[in-house]
Amino acid sequence: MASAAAPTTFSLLHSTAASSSASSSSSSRLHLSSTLRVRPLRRGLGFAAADPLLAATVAARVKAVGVGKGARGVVSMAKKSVGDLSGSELKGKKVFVRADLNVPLDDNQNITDDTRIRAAIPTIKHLIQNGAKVILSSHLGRPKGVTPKYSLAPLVPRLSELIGVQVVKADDSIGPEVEKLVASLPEGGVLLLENVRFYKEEEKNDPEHAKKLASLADLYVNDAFGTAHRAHASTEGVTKYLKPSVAGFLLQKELDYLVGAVSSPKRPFAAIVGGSKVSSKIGVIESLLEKVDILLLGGGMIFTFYKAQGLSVGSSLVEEDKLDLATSLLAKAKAKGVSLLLPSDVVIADKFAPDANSKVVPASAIPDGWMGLDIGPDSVKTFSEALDTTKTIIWNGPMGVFEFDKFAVGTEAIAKKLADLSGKGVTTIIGGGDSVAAVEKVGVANVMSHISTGGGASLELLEGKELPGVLALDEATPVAV
Ligand SMILES: Nc1ncnc2c1ncn2[C@@H]1O[C@H](COP(=O)(O)OP(=O)(O)OP(=O)(O)O)[C@@H](O)[C@H]1O
Ligand SMILES: O=C(O)[C@H](O)COP(=O)(O)O
Repeated sequence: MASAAAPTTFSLLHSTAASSSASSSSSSRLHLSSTLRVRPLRRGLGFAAADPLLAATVAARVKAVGVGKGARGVVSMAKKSVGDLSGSELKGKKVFVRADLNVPLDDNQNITDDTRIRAAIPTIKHLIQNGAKVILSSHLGRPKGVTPKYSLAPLVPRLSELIGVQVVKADDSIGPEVEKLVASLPEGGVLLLENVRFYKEEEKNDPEHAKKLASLADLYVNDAFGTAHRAHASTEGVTKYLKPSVAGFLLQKELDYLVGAVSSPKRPFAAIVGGSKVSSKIGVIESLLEKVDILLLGGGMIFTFYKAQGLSVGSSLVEEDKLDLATSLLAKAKAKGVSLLLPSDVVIADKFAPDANSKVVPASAIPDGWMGLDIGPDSVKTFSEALDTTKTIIWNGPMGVFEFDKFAVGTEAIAKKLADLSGKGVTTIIGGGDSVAAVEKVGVANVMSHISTGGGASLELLEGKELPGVLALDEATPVAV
């Protein structure tokens, strides 16, 4: 454990050996297609197989086809995409599209953020332009049984406007009335089913229920990235009864960035991890330590790291049972040659409130009775300088309590920095949840390379977990190389 006088910026610069190993691994990733005979498919979801995170997602598939690192010939680890289906495979076909239209609604049932609806449109438009009959489904919220305030009805006007076709709304997601509406659906028509979570069988992934949903259609497209970490009837169960079962364009794009770009990044590659607690980000930090060159930590979790280093943290958020973990993460970063930066100064408050008194202090000088709620200006400067050296950045979790304007400065500064670097050709990926909200608040969402539509799903992917909604989809046709 470091003494109280230890520097509060924990920076472990690469050793020569570490740097050279990072660059050689980078170059082997860049040339993966030729060296390992694994290549992304033209329109499928193919990624480099040598990477641990990717391996976690596709290992089972690699095993299944009996090829892997160093194998010659054919390797397919890609999922079939809706773009891989021919016009004749779509024309006149009833296509069950699972989207994540779980958008926020205000008390008057107005949509307050339509990002997820807009993100679902390319797949729907592609299908109707090819003469398919679209049976669109989604959940909204976490209803327990039929709950009118969680009906998908308020989404119909915006969906119709964005698709350019009047969407028909069913009052149920299965049953004779729905079957009648499906039967009368014209080519290029869109039928929106009612909230699939009105049935408890949905979340239980009940096979009989999945069969009923599947019986409505001829084939399946999963574009619900935000729900791909759930093995539910409409995300996983239906794939057993509908062939082909393929990925939509949004799902494909999310995987391209959150698996593809993170597995084979342009280097130097930095991750920024913030948010409230280290316990909720352990998996992400450990997984990212395997692949990044620079790791910047912010948010409430930094105080557990400070305390682990022997610093006093006042009444800041600390997870006492995670002090050893924080110490071991710092050691792991050092062992891996990752440059890990903790903020050198913080904005402290005398209470957890938007109108709290505040001041900036070095991270080593947080007085009793005060709590850190944001990173300070020196930290923003140091973080910005570190980010200036990078070519790929992934960000998950805010730098402070950005919901309070007074403590949103650090988060907003990082958002602006990423926007600036994005304009200079750096790949910037925002991993979902509150970091996306922060980027949107600053108004720079449109300049980032990728903004994930999934909170929990993006976190699980970054942790290297398999997403059942993705695993269940058909493999793309193997490509000989
Ligand atoms: N210094 C701090 N003290 C207490 N809470 C903090 C601090 N810094 C950030 N937070 C809080 O952390 C929360 C976000 O943490 P979280 O881990 O949920 O981030 P996220 O991963 O971006 O979001 P999500 O979980 O929705 O994907 C915010 O509500 C923010 O107010
Ligand atoms: O908002 C989300 O993260 C997704 O829509 C998934 O919702 P859930 O956490 O209720 O499954």
